[in-house]
Amino acid sequence: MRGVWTTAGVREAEDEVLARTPDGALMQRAAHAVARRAAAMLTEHTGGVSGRRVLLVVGAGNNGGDALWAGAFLRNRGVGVGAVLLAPEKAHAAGLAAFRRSGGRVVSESDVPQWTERAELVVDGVVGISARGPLRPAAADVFDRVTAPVLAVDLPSGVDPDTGAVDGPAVHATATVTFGARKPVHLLNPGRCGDVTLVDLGLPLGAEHGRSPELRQLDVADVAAAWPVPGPEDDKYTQGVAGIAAGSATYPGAAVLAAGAAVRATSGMVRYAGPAADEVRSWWPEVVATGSVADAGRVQAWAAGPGLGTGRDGCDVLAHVLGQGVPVCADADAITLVATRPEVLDARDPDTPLVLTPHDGEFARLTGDRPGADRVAAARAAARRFDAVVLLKGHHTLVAAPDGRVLVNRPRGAWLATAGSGDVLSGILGGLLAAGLDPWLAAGAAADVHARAGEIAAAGVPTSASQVLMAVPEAIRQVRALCDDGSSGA
Ligand SMILES: NC(=O)C1=CN([C@@H]2O[C@H](COP(=O)(O)OP(=O)(O)OC[C@H]3O[C@@H](n4cnc5c(N)ncnc54)[C@H](O)[C@@H]3O)[C@@H](O)[C@H]2O)[C@@H](O)CC1
Ligand SMILES: Nc1ncnc2c1ncn2[C@@H]1O[C@H](COP(=O)(O)OP(=O)(O)O)[C@@H](O)[C@H]1O
Ligand SMILES: [K+]
Repeated sequence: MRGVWTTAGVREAEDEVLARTPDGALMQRAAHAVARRAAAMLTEHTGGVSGRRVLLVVGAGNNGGDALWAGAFLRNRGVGVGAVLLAPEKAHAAGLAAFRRSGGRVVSESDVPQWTERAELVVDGVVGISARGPLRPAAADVFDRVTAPVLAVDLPSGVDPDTGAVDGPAVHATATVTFGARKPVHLLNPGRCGDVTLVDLGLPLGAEHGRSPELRQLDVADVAAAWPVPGPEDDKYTQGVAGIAAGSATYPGAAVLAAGAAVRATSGMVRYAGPAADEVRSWWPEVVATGSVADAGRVQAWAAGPGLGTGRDGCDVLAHVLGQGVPVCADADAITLVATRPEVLDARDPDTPLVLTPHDGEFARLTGDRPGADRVAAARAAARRFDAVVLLKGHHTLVAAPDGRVLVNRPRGAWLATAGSGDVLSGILGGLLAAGLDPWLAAGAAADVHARAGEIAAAGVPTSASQVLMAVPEAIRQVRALCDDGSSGA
């Protein structure tokens, strides 16, 4: 599992290291890595390094200092380097001196168009972890002219380091070199960061240093290790029976998708209870289907809500499953029911896990507000408020636990934005909860396999929820194979 720390945490850890490191040593290490990456990008895009032209865009702080030192290192490799100083009087003094010594040129305002046109690479050293808000006009004007690849120092300027939000002009980087630890922006807005390289600065981060990560991301090995695999002693019951309470006369499809996803994601047994029993049986003969949750038989977890309806009947079904003392994934109409009839939660045994899986609209119904720019904070607050794991859907699915832990899922394209794909996610999650996984991990693993299934089903062209569901076994196979290969970060 990869950890990601907030900028405040990184700064604190950096200060500890700075106090016992010679002046400038960390910056030069950081800058050296930027120069190495810049040289590799020049080679990739132009076939060489010496004689190429690089433009640095330099802000008022240490991020600009990194860029200036990197420029000096590039000069030593025969690169023509110019620097636009956005705040000349505040430019990092030692960096600027080194840059000038190396023969680097400070670019005057009138020369900016010529440099942006001729530069083969642009280094964004405007702001790093002290960034607030979008690019200011002077920096935005420079980047408006840039057509060359951009290498961001630490993070793309103008993008919020802790939320990944973009609220005005911001850099779109081809690649980013970051230092010490990944920051939330790298996970929450990877499209703006491009290819991210992490330079180890030996920062004291981690539980052993009293600094817990702000965000975590599951590695493929975590998903593979969590996914239930039957052992020699197992039978269909010991692996956990998943119950699906979904669908209505109007929406039988949601029941078919959710039940099918549970069947394909896990190997034990799936029960279905509701008005779509005939449809579910005809699609999935292995599902034990009944008309009502009251006579469904024992299950180890329920996935409830898709197509359930938001009237009295749906409410009774939700109250029933919440009262069974087993984990419940409440999705779609079940979320609306929790929002409109909060007393339904009274049926819940407070010790049994609840997972809520809202999209933004359902989140607004549930909490009164849409998630806003800081989705991590929003998901975390909702998890605390409902004492539930909250899986907030979107391009990056977030999974927040009531104790504050947040997982961010790695998106694999946007093909999952198709009707019914959420029903598939509910079914997968129901299966994992029934197998006894920790609900936070279950939600993260389900989101990972769901995203993989979406990518496999689409293979670059539009797909459908049914196809995503059919691709679930292939996604699980991919996870298990990647893990066996030792490609644990994929
Ligand atoms: N502290 C350390 O140990 C290290 C820091 N390093 C670099 O230092 C950076 C942090 O440096 P600083 O804390 O000096 O600050 P930054 O360089 O991130 O920002 C400089 C100043 O820019 C201004 N600013 C904020 N938002 C702005 C915006 N939207 N537009 C224009 N100006 C804005 C602020 O006044 C801020 O203080 C890191 O991101 C990294 O690049 C590296 O050299 C590695 C070591
Ligand atoms: N732009 C996107 N990129 C990646 N995944 C997306 C995107 N939009 C939606 N998804 C995913 O697709 C699923 C949609 O679920 P949901 O909104 O409940 O749809 P439905 O109710 O039609 O099943 C969620 O898992 C969500 O994370
Ligand atoms: K930057």
